[in-house]
Amino acid sequence: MSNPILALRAVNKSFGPIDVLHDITLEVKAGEVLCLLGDNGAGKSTLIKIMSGVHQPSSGVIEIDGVACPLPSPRAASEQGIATVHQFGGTFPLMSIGRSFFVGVEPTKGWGPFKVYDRRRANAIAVKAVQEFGITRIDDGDRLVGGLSGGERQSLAIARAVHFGARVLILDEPTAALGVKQATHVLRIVNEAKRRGLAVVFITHQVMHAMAVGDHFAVLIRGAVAADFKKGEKTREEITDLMAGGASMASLEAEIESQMAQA
Ligand SMILES: Nc1ncnc2c1ncn2[C@@H]1O[C@H](COP(=O)(O)OP(=O)(O)OP(=O)(O)O)[C@@H](O)[C@H]1O
Repeated sequence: MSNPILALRAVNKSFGPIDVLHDITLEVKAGEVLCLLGDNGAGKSTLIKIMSGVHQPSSGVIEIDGVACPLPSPRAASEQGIATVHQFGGTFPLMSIGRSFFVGVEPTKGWGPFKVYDRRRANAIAVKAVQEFGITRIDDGDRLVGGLSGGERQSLAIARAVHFGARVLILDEPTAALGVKQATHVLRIVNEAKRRGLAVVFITHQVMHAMAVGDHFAVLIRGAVAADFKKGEKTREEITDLMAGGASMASLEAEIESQMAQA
């Protein structure tokens, strides 16, 4: 078995008197998708921010490749190959696909003061990277990012992270705002990233999406890991119940149905 690329050991986080995360221990390996499930306010965003260097744990250890490795800034996380993709892809609507792919690291041509942004090269590399992820509809790097669908934007952001050497991909609710077809595209890309050996942390509150790609699941309730299990160990109903904090959603549904029948 491979060792985890990224691990959290007994991580706690408080903001002043407010304890948000309690004793979180989690790990994610190369070629594995860890799904982090939790309802609103469970602490998912705070956990992502710790893994991406935005927040520091109040106590506990972050390990990379088995070695304690504090992440004092987002830059430090990025240098360790940790890339975070947010819900809307974090791309720039008024930029072209090529430009947004290379923002900050634009390829240039020419020499010294005569260096100019190499649009053609940027476009070709960006389009190739996205197409290799199976999004063949993107074939023109001059198109504006704002004209892409939500799923395509996510795909572009993921392809970009992988192109620039990410080893750990943190996906923050990548399918939350998408329709079924678009979400399927994004889930395919998550599978492709996994096939390429990335460690993926997939944050969601959509159980079906998690079950489609997850190898390993952690359910967060009020800042603590309430359950930690592997693919196939729990049914969809069990996971939904866990996320609802143990209240049986199935019996709640039955109750609502009978009330509606009486009305
Ligand atoms: N900077 C902060 N100061 C104080 N409390 C905070 C801070 N950030 C988050 N919290 C609290 O921590 C708890 C968890 O918040 P967090 O945003 O991590 O949850 P979440 O699971 O991402 O929720 P959602 O799905 O709604 O985004 C909430 O009760 C929130 O109010």
